[in-house]
Amino acid sequence: MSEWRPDSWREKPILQQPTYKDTALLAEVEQRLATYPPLVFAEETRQLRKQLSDVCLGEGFLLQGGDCAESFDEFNAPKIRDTFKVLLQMAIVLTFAGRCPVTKVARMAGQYAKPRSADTETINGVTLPSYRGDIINSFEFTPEAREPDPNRLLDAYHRSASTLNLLRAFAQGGLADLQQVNRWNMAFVENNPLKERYSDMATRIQDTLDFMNVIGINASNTGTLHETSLFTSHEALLLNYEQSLTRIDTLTGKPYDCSAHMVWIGERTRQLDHAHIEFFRGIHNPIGVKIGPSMQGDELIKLIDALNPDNDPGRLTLITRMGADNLAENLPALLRRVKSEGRNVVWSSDPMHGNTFKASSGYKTRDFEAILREIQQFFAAHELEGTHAGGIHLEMTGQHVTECTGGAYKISDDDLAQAYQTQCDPRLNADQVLEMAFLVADRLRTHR
Ligand SMILES: O=C[C@H](O)[C@H](O)COP(=O)(O)O
Ligand SMILES: C=C(OP(=O)(O)O)C(=O)O
Repeated sequence: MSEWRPDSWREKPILQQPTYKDTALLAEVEQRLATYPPLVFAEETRQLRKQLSDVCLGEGFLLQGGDCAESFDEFNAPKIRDTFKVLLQMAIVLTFAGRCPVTKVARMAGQYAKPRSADTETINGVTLPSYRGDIINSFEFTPEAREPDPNRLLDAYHRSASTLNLLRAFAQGGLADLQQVNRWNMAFVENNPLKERYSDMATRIQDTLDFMNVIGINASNTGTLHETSLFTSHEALLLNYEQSLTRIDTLTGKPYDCSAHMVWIGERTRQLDHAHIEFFRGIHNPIGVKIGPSMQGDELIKLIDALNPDNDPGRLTLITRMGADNLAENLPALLRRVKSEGRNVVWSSDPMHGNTFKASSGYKTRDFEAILREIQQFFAAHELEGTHAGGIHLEMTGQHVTECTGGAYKISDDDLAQAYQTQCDPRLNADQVLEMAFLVADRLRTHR
């Protein structure tokens, strides 16, 4: 195999990249980024890798979630806070039910680049380049807005840095207090139309926290009740950005992509001989790769070996996104093959990307029931094959949007227009995602 360098990916074919008009400016921006401070510290990514290694061995669960695409316009503290809160609310429920630690990884602080099915979009007879995420171009439908702009790489870096700063403050500064988090869950349950279904678990968590408090275990003397750890992640689609943020770790002398703790390769860019695999094989972060319904056993083993040649547990997470109607047919054979060949991977379920459709109202949406069905089938397949259903990966927000149909509030096709705010794919809203956590928790309890 040829020697890896941070820029060796440039010698390989690459898909889903923008075409910049001003290549001199692009080169200047890349050079500038390469001099900026890293966004994360390599040691933190090793802590995540250790936690994922526990997940791989069946001793933990990965909760990964956040925006489909973060937005420059919607860049504000309440939005960051609300997604953070909901992730914590989900984590406490999953931890309690699964009786195992939950590793929280946000799709935040860098989730700015989007692969698209089509290069162009046509509205009222006008055809323009597709929107590819705010790190590349702007959502607005004008020729100027849709032109890829290298300066956006710098904007994305600065916004990621501010987001990460606030997340760290929330995680360490008291917002993650477990009593507080469960009080939010009690309020969610109290107001939910399916209150009867969810209140038992929230009450039992509250009783446990109250009992611990009575015997003297509380936030004032136990750090873990007061603070949390939250890692960041995004799809590392723009390899020039990722290369510019790759640093040699002073402690180990190894290269790390310091744009996030974890990065993943999307379903559209995971070709074995292409640039993304080349870049990812050399960085030492924990990494993910999306696995769609067309994946076959031989190809999967080659992919695993290219990305995790040392077979380290915790290095590689396979994020399956098969679609609720395909999973039962496709996943079990892959689980069997990977298990029989002794490859160590974390299996996580993305129940969003295989279940997208266009509603009669014209909106791109996903139905709560299909999302839940894919997760249920994911657990069932793992139970059948004796492997560990290691996590879930959700496109979600802490806001009260109406982008996915269904759930306890029965969002219908006609309701989608009320608060359809996503710039790309439909996300579960705050109520839907908490409901999902309670339902997954039931499954996790029986899985354990
Ligand atoms: O989030 C994933 C992809 O970027 C998204 O599903 C692509 O959407 P499109 O099919 O509308 O291009
Ligand atoms: C693009 C994404 O997913 P996929 O690669 O699975 O389509 C995503 O998770 O944002």
